[in-house]
Amino acid sequence: MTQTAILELQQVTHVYVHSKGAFTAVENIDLQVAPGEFLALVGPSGCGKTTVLNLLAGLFLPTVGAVLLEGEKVAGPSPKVGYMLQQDYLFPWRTIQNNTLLGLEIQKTLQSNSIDKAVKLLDELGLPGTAQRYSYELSGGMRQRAALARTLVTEPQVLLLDEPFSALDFHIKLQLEELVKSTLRRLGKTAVLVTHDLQEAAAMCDRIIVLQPGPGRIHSEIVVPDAMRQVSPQMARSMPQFLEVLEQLTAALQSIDTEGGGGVE
Ligand SMILES: Nc1ncnc2c1ncn2[C@@H]1O[C@H](COP(=O)(O)OP(=O)(O)OP(=O)(O)O)[C@@H](O)[C@H]1O
Repeated sequence: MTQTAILELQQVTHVYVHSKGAFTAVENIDLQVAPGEFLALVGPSGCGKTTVLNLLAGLFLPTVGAVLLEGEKVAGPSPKVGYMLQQDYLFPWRTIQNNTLLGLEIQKTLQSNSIDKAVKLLDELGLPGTAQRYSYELSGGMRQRAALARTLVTEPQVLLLDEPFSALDFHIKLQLEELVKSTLRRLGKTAVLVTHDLQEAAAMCDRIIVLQPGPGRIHSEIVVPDAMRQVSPQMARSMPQFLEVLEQLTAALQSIDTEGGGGVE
C-alpha cells in the first residue's frame, strides 16, 4: 500500500457475470489517488471508466485484487465517499432543501442544525432562495448545483463524479466546472472525474488516466502542468500548456484506436 494514497486500486480485475457468461470489464488496474488530488478517467466508450468508479464507490467488489480507502479494504459504500452522476436524481416531490438533506437522512445523521447547513450550502453553490422550491422549477444547471449540495452536505472526503456536466449547455458546463473545482479545492476534497470531454479533464484535473478497452487497462497517464492546476478551469483553458495536454490526450486516444482497442469518443 502506498501510505500517502487516500484511494487505491491494487491489481484490480472485475468480471461481470451474467446469464450468457462472464465478461472481463477491467484487468490488472493499479491506481493511487493522493489526498486532495483531482483525477480524471478518460478513454473510449466501454473501456471501464464507470466500472472503476463503481469499484471505488464500493458499489461492488473486485473479482480479483483490492480497493483501499484510507488504507482500509473497501467492503461496501462508505459515507466518506460521495457520488455525483450525469442525472441529478432529485426527487420531484421533495423541496430542494429536503433533497439536499436526503444523504443525512439515509445516514441517520440529521441534527438540529442540518437545515441551516443545507441552506448555507445552497447559498454558497449559487442557489440562494431555492430551499423551498422544487426541482421542476429549476434549470438543468441549477439542478446539478442542488445535486452537488446534496453530495457535499454529508461531508464526504472523496467525490466520484460520473460525467456530471455532460447533459448541460456549454456555458453552464463551464460555470459548473469553475464552481466544482473551486468548491472542492476550498474544502480540500479528493475527486475522481469520469468524462468524455478531454478539454474538461485538462481544465479541471491534476492528472489524467487514459484507459483502453478490451479488457479495460491503464494505457497512459498525463500529469497536468502545475501552472494549470493552480488556476480556474477557464483560465487553464487559455494557457498554452492546455493545448499541449490536449495534444497528448489526443495522441494517446489515437494510438488506442490504431491498436484496435475501440472507437475514440
Ligand atoms: N452490469 C454489467 N454486466 C455486464 N457487462 C457490463 C456491465 N456493466 C458494464 N458492462 C460492460 O463492461 C464494459 C465497461 O463498461 P463501463 O460502463 O465501465 O465502461 P465506460 O468506459 O464507463 O463506458 P461509457 O464511456 O460508454 O460510459 C463494457 O463493455 C460494458 O458493456
